[in-house]
Amino acid sequence: MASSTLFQSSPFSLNTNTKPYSLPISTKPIHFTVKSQSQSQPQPLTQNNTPTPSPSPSSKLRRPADENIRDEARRKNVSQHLFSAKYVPFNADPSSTESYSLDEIVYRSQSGDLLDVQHDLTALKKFDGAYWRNLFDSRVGKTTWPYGSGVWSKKEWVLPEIDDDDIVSAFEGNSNLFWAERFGKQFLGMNELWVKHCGISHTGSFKDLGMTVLVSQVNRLRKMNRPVVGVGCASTGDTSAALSAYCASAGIPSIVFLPANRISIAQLVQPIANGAFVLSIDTDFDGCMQLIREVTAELPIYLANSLNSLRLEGQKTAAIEILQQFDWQVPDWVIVPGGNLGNIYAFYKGFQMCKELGLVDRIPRLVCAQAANANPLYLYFKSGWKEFKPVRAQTTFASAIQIGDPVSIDRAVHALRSCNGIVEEATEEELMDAMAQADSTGMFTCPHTGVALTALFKLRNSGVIKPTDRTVVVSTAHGLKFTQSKIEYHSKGIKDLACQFANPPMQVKADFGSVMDVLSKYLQSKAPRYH
Ligand SMILES: Cc1ncc(COP(=O)(O)O)c(C=O)c1O
Ligand SMILES: N[C@@H](CCOP(=O)(O)O)C(=O)O
Repeated sequence: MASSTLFQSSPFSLNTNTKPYSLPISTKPIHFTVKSQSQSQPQPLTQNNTPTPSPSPSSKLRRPADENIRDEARRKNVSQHLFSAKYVPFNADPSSTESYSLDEIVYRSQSGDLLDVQHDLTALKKFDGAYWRNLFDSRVGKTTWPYGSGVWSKKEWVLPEIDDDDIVSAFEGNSNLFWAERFGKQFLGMNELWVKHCGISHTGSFKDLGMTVLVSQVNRLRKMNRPVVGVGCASTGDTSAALSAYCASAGIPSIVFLPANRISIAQLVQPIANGAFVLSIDTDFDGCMQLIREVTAELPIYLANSLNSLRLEGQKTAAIEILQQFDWQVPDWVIVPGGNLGNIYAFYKGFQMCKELGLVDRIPRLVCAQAANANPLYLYFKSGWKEFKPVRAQTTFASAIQIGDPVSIDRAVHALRSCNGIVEEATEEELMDAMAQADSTGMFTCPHTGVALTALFKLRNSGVIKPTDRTVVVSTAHGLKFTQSKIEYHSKGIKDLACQFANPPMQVKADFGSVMDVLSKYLQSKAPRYH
């Protein structure tokens, strides 16, 4: 990308030109079996089966001074398993009996397919929709361990059997569902446009939601003396930031494979600061992903990418949270930017569970938005789901979704087909303009959110999304992680882009007259016109 003349770009870069690894490849998944431990968990059932949330919001009595929130959770825990979950092959034939305990280290089914975490829905259905709504609502905004987290406030639906003590959480989730009033009205003629700010979070992206689950499970496995020395991922910048933060918090080594010179400086510095072992590899994300899969098949490094279905259990809570924030009313559309394609499935799964368990009576239509420079799902959708071909992803300002061979392609297709979903794409100009327009109405969005907003523009223009449709755009990362792209845009320093919404700073001489001149011109241009 062109560098700016108005702003100094940082000279910080990390390109160690590391030689690619060439370890022998094992295609067999590693399976370890452990006996299931008796874990404690809150007991939500009351004698008369009334929906009294448990644990009840703490009484007015303060905790003893020498007790912290973990100790308190331990004291209040009732040791009884009501709910459980296991790995099963994704979309398996109903006759399949293949399944694995979540305490096994397994990422693929026997036939090499993706896995899914399957909950015991029969047990969950013993409680009605009102019960779950009340339970989840009762936990929002508290500091009770671990329910103060937006993810763990849905613990029974996430990792029901984990001991509260093993949970590694930064009280992630509960992110703002922002009413984009001015953006919606001014640019789209919409009254009900909402932005789910998943990027306003601990490490600045939605990845925290899945990572708290994965690292908690690793914490549990390590306490069981399982052979997990470290946790590793390939990343376009956000997964690595989340992984390294949660691992650092639990004292677990993290290893991250980054495509050299393809992620933002702000993202790069996150794992460095959190003490991860950072490999900058001279390949793209898909190359890093291939390498981490090979490495984790050989070494005692647990795989943290969303190929590992545990991650999606945390990510799906963003969907539940959206319903909760609308007081359990269902929006018409939810638009999600897609790269490795775990998240679009996670959203579908969260909505679908709410429907199946009676919290709502329908699910929204999902839109997955891709950068035109990295659009394998879009091409597949356009072919009428006939033929999937990975692509070589080209450079895009939406660098976190520069992915050509998404691991969760099958999950994404299942999700989109099941909800009559749509796939859209955004060119570089479209996504940067949309990001700038959103910012001009008071947001500070990332380029990936620009991709999702472009999809919204296109679907509004074609009339697919109606002006009255309640629509949620998922903002996946914090804009502060992508300031360089904004600097280039507002400097009009991008080749082949008009940057029509650029707002560069004006250079003014340090004298009163010059300042007054530019200010009076500016005020005239902004004065309300009276007819
Ligand atoms: C900021 C951001 N947005 C969107 C995505 C896409 O999510 P997914 O890979 O689950 O499709 C990613 C990661 O890929 C991301 O980091
Ligand atoms: N955008 C991601 C890409 C990897 O996705 P994952 O969900 O499979 O970990 C990143 O930030 O690394």
